[in-house]
Parts: sequence; C-alpha cells; structure tokens
Amino acid sequence: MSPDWEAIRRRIDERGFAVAPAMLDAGTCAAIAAGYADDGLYRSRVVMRRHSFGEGEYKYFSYPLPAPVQRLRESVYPELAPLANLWAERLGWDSRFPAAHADYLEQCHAAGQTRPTPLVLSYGPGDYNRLHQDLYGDLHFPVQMAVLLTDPAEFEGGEFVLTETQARKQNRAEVISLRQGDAVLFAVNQRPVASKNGYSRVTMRHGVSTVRSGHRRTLGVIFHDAR
Ligand SMILES: O=C(O)CCC(=O)C(=O)O
Ligand SMILES: [Fe+2]
Repeated sequence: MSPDWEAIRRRIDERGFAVAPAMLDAGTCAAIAAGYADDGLYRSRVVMRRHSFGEGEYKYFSYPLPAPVQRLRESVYPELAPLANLWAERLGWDSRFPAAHADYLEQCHAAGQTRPTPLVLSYGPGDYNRLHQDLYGDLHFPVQMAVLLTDPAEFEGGEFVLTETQARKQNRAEVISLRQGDAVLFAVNQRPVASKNGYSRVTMRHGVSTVRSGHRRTLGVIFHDAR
C-alpha cells in the first residue's frame, strides 16, 4: 500500500510533521540496523558526547548508498518537492527544488555539498539526542525523514521529539510514536505559517528523549548533501 502523499503533504504543511506508516518492512529495517556493524558501508562515525550532541552514536553512509536507502531517498523526494516549493515561495527564497532528487543533488554538489547525509543512529540505555537541526551548508531541502528501525517493544523511552518556536509564543513540543518501519517526515529548519500579513516563520528542532532500557536504531534520510 502506498502512502497518501496528498494527505501527508497537507499534514506537514499544517503542523510541520507527519507520520508515513510502513515505509520499510521489518526485514529491511532489521538488515539496515544490523548493517550498523559494517564500517565499510559508512564514511564516518560520530560519538555524540564528543560534540555535546547527546549520548549515543551515529554513522553516515558512503556513496553508493545501500539499495533500500537509495530507493527510499529518491522515491520520497519527488513527493515532498511540491511542498518544498510552496514553502520556498512563502518564505521568500529565491531557489526552487527540481522534481527529481538526482537533479537536486547536482545543485548540492555544484555548491560544494558533496558528502552523503543519510545515517543510522544507535542508542542504548541512557542515550538521547539533543534538539537540533540537520543543516550542512548553504543549501538545504526543508523536509527530512527518520525511520524507526527497531521494534518499539525492544526499548523504553527513546521517543522522537519535535519542538516549534514562533515569535511571541512559548515553545510547543510533540512526541511522535512510531512503529518499526514507520517514517516521521518533519521540517528541517523553518516552515511558514499564515499570519496577518502573509506568512511568518516557525523554527523547528528535533531530538530523541532518553532511552530508559533496550536499544533503538533509526535511519535518518536528509535530502541535501553535506559540505
Ligand atoms: O534517532 C532519531 O529518531 C533522530 C534521528 C535524527 O536526528 C535524524 O535522523 O536526523
Ligand atoms: Fe537529526
């Protein structure tokens, strides 16, 4: 069953995030999670404590990406590009996003953002991910995706958290429940919200609450590449 992209785009536009159920099957989730041990698949490993990002670690894939990750990245991008273009217009950005991911990557690469950004994150008991934004250069695609690879029965805590900050308002937080293989799609940085005279900006951040027990792995799919 393919997701209802029209409804997903509307939901991301209204609230800054949406859940797309069952984007990867359990076997693919398990295979990607198990692949975390294979350093040959990755260009770098980040120990979060060293950068005050939290506790836990993650690894960025090298190119070529594993087939299911490549397929997911290139098949989801065109569903999000119309929304990205709507936001670009409302936020007064000059740039527009091409319909195909390969063409967008060419723009990133021409701007010196050549390193792949899809990653696998790995958390154990006590680990967490501080609220952040995945910006890696001048260019960014305004929506990204994270897929829960682990069956949530295998860990406690470790919830995906989103916050939004808006001028003259207190911050709002959302905790997003995911099943294995579900994706959360969310604003990377800013999104437009209708205001009295046009649109104003809401700034979003994401992170993960502390894992109380068990282990949790996630696949992060960011559509821009990194400098
Ligand atoms: O582990 C998570 O759910 C958060 C992942 C994340 O920060 C990302 O994919 O950019
Ligand atoms: Fe992130």
